[in-house]
Amino acid sequence: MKRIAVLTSGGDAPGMNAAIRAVVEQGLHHGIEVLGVRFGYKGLVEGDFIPLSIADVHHKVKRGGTMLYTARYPEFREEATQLLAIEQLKKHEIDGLIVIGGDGSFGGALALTKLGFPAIGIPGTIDNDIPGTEYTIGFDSAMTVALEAIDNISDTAASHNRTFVVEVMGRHAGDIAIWAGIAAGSDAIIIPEESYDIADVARRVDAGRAAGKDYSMIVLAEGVMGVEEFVKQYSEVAPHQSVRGVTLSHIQRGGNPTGRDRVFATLMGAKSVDLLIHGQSGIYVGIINEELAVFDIVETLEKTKHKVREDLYELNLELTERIID
Ligand SMILES: Nc1ncnc2c1ncn2[C@@H]1O[C@H](COP(=O)(O)OP(=O)(O)O)[C@@H](O)[C@H]1O
Ligand SMILES: O=P(O)(O)OC[C@H]1O[C@](O)(COP(=O)(O)O)[C@@H](O)[C@@H]1O
Ligand SMILES: [Mg+2]
Repeated sequence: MKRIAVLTSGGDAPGMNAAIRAVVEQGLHHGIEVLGVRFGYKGLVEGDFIPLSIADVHHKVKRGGTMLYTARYPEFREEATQLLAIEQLKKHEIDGLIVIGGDGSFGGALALTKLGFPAIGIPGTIDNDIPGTEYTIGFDSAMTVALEAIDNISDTAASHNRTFVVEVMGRHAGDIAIWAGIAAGSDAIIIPEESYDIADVARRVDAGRAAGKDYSMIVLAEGVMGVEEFVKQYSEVAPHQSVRGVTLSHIQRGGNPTGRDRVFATLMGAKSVDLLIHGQSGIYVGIINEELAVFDIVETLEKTKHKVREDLYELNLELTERIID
């Protein structure tokens, strides 16, 4: 193996740069040249490749975003486009490709694998929605930003004795909502994976107030509905509450990655190079019980679904139910 390439695709996630740095340093350590593909699969198809040196990557480890840029490029779902990408990879004499991205990007890695090109995935998405792995790069940073924002909002919420509904990201996944919600001591967490009764949410909030709370916090995952619509529906069942809605939006994707995101990104970046060197591909790396784990792309993506931490969700219900008793 002489030359490999790395790309980032889909939504950027804090910690992607730490993974890129580990890929480059581990590659160079083993005498392998590493090319960066700019703008994800779009750059792959267009041949937008740059050589990466230690000088390029070493100081990026602490930065959010992705130094390779990223793209959403729906055309990559088509086989004809995927074949163009393989042509580019062959033209540049690249022996293996590392894809850092989310569930969609892994669909691209799966397609390349099925077409016979060696690809390895590294989970990089704030949504934490990749099957198999318990952890994706960027989730911890985004969850921490969301939590800090909710904490800030709670200061003004308490001053006015208000109810706030805070909408957090997670396209189809409730992970950010559950983690930030439970960490903030929220009254209710509304996620796409679990059904809810809006009148029951209002009842819990009222019971919390009756028990002495001076503000109320509802954390809403974007996959359920937008915050404006939720506040509209909620205000109909709780007209006596003073309610405000906030959408945190892309602020959650920015900022320096947490230490946890950088450490796991570094572990997974180095491991993906080791796997390519050992002739392995069609797989992705991940984390289970704080340890590195490896998954078969085809098997895992086609047969497994991402699961949210139901235990945390249930625990929050239990904690807020106790107030009512
Ligand atoms: N089923 C698929 N087959 C091939 N490529 C895909 C597939 N789904 C997504 N992609 C590629 O991955 C990119 C990123 O996917 P997206 O879902 O937007 O973000 P993420 O990878 O972060 O979940 C898409 O724009 C497209 O280029
Ligand atoms: O930045 P965009 O294109 O508006 O996309 C927003 C979406 O991207 C995310 O921030 C990250 O999702 P992906 O990792 O799947 O790209 C989602 O939480 C959100 O729904
Ligand atoms: Mg995704």
